[in-house]
Amino acid sequence: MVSIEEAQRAILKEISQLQTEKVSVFQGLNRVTPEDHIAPWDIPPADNSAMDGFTFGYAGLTDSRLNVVGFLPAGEVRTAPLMPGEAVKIMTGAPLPPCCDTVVPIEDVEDHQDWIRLKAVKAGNHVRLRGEDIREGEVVIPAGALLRPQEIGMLSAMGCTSLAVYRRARVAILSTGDELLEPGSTPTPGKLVNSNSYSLAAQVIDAGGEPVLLGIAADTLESTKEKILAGLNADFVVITGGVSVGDRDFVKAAIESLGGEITFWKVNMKPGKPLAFALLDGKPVFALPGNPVAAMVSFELFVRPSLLQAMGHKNILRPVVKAELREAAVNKGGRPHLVRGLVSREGDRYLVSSTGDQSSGRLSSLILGNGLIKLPPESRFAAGETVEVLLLDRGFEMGQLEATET
Ligand SMILES: Nc1nc2c(c(=O)[nH]1)N[C@H]1C(S)=C(S)[C@@H](COP(=O)(O)OP(=O)(O)OC[C@H]3O[C@@H](n4cnc5c(N)ncnc54)[C@H](O)[C@@H]3O)O[C@H]1N2
Ligand code: MOO
Repeated sequence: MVSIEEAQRAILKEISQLQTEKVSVFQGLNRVTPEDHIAPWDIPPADNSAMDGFTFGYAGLTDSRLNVVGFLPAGEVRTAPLMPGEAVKIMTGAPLPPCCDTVVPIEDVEDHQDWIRLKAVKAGNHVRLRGEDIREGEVVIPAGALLRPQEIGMLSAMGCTSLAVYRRARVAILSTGDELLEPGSTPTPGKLVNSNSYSLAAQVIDAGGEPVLLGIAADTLESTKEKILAGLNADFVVITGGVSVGDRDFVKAAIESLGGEITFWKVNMKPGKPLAFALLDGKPVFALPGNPVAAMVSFELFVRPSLLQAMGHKNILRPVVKAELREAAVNKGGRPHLVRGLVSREGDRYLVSSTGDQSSGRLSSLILGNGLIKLPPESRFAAGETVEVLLLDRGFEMGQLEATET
């Protein structure tokens, strides 16, 4: 049985980057670019006013009175130079006329329409210099960068309308089991509704991939093989259920009889132990356990980092923080236990409590939580002791506007 880290290493070693595709700048959001993006021009392109006010050459000031000889809104240019004693009314963003180097905001002058008196002035003030944001020729967004809204804005400012990004990973998802019905049906005795296909598809979308739902394979070798074959059009295959030691667990046999090579089976963890990873036709195949929590937790640990790596991301693992236990915790078992926990923050301390019953069939234990507490084998912690927690989302660190007293 391999450890979580050994399994992660063995899998990630096999995951190569997908090809790239050209998309509009907008569709690049949350994706990774394989290219350096170099500024084609200075930004801003010229010295310009940072305020609505009046501009002039500071060196030509002899007294606080200046004649206003023009008006310059943003979008227009004045090429005629100013003489000493002259000013131009200028709006924010307009380029400074020749011989001007200083702006005084409207609030700091007495305005007599065709002349002004300066109430306060400082040489060079309120001017944004050419190239102070970005210099022509500079690598502004390096290859491998994740494109956030600010990168989208900068690329647009650099005149870019389309760019190369790594392709989204297409992930075929297969549920297995004669007991499964698709959502929309009411369970009859012995049956239950397939939820794993949808939680896993949502995890794929959340990671930036594209799920391809293959439906449900019946508990036969033939049906399982047929469905897996259909999934090989995708970049990854994720199967759930049928990977344990039951008489009707056909997933491993199906992969092998299709010529796949199982790299490992079983990871030393709870939940998620009976997980297998294989390569079939060069495609990574993840056989995740069927229990709904085990399926989602093993996706988090093994599939999500793989998809991110394939899509060009450098940072592929969720953050791990140290948190104080709100109550005592114990792992009597011999495997590391990833306990679903609810993390909160008080000042600079993280606090965590278990979400209760940890049965891996209990999807509500994930709904109640936002992290996985890592309890080593045969360990015991008192309330207040520190444990490591893998954060599944950081929504708990966001805030609300405090209510006002009425
Ligand atoms: N003798 C042993 N039995 C089991 C072991 C073991 O080591 N020895 N491991 C247990 C563990 S841990 C897990 S996890 C499960 C995994 O088994 P499978 O991957 O073969 O999963 P199934 O038996 O097909 O299903 C388990 C459970 O999950 C429900 N399920 C399955 N698919 C779905 C789905 N798409 N949506 C919702 N629920 C699903 C299924 O009905 C079962 O209740 O094996 C243990 N047994
Ligand atoms: O994967 Mo099983 O659900 O470890 O409990």
